[in-house]
Amino acid sequence: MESNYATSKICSFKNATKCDLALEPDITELFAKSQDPEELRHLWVEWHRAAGARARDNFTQYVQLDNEAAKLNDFKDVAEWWQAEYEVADFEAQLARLWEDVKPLYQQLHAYVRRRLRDKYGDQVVSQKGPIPAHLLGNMWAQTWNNIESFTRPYPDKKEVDITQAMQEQNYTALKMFQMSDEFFRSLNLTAMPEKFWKNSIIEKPTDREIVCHASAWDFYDGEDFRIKQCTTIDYEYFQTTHHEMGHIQYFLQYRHQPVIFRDGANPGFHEAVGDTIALSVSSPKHLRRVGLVSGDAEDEQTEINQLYKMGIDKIVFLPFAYTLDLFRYGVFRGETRPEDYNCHYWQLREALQGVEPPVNRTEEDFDAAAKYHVSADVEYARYYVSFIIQFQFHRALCQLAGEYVPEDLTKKLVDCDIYQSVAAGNALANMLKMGSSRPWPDAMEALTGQRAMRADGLLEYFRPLHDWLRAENQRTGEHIGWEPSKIQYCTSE
Ligand SMILES: O=C(CCC(O)(O)[C@H](Cc1ccccc1)NC(=O)c1ccccc1)N[C@@H](Cc1c[nH]c2ccccc12)C(=O)O
Ligand SMILES: [Zn+2]
Repeated sequence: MESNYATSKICSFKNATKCDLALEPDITELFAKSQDPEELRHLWVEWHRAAGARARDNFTQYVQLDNEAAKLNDFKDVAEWWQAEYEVADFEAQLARLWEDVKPLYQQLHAYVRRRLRDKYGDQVVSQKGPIPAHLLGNMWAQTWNNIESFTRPYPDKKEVDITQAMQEQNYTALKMFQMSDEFFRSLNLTAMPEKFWKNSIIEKPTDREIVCHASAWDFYDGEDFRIKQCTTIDYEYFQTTHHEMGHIQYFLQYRHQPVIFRDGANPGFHEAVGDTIALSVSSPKHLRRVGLVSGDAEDEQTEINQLYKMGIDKIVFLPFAYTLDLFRYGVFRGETRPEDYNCHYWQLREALQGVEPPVNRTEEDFDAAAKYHVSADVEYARYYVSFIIQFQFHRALCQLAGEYVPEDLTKKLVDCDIYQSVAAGNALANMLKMGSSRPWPDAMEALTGQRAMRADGLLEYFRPLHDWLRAENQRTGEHIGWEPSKIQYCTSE
């Protein structure tokens, strides 16, 4: 399945004889740039056929085999095996509670984006009250909506902050992105990338062979060999991904003195949150100005709403996507979802939680879940849902330590925080990372944030001004909040 995903190719919409388009970089770039619903639909359908439908039989077999492995490890099924990593009895209940906390904010953002897409594509393509067609959101899985920011942001007349364009104009290279990330970590008094890292990593897509392009970070458990493999392209998304992967490497470096058994994240979400927490500082206007990716100051209310919107279509919209992916797979591993219901249940969850619908009717010939890397590669996904919650708890604690955030002080707001060069913040982060998985994760969380539980309060505090703005704006335009059932057919049986 992983090899099928990594080598799948589809034909171009504009040139039916050009059939060598790979997901990275070709389809990803087309999907990010195209504003032609027909081309986007073509790319969506062809990719879901090649990487999704084609994996259905292997996936069905993998479920049986992986559940057998789970039982041999004294678990009921793979769902229980995956959840054991979080060491709390009510993990799924906690995920559900976190979703209830964030859902109102998501529904406001969803309603606003649906209106802006309807303004652009018309109400024959985007309905007033229904789910949003998934192929119009700038990302193959609609997991982050950054690529539609340019024509949906709240205040379009405010100066456009196009990081991708600035990076390309300044001739950024993959190596420069890695060196900048390494320098950020060193500015916090964290550990520099060792010499083997620079020698052994693969940071650009090779031209002589096919590799798994999906980014990954590797610990060779010898205390000196650590590597990243990614097919970097010069754009904002890979700027984020580079910090994400470097966060994994920094965690490896910080716990390399632990016994091997403890050289892991406090829980899988912690490992995913390190790089993204740093990236929250890097993507702040203050830091982007510091490194020359954004010019001018323009610190006014409208610019701040645009900035929070840009962060929100990355971080808020990701949560229902991540939640759906593993709610679906928990049901599959438990046998609640049979193979003949795979695609129907997948889309029922995506419509119910994310308020999106497929661009065309689906049948059980399709298997759209496997069109996402982690499903084809047997990688658990709840870790990212946890990460997108706790990274705001980490960010708030680090910002306070850096003197960058003072509650109730309007000159020290969370959205403006950049912990760059704060040794106090870096030392606190290092002390948590050094524990690895040697302590229960509530102890690690408490060491850095004073809290012992996952809570949405950090995220909700960060986005509060955006939430207020969205409620007022949706009220002003009389937007329907939430979505009515989809008219697309994707459950052939019932
Ligand atoms: O999948 C990734 C990055 C890949 C990974 O670094 O998480 C990688 C996935 C993987 C796991 C197992 C085998 C092969 C790939 N995880 C690691 O490399 C990793 C390293 C150490 C410990 C655990 C995982 N990001 C997610 C979503 C995401 C979270 N933060 C982001 C920031 C920018 C862009 C995307 C994301 C995605 O693309 O859907
Ligand atoms: Zn990761």
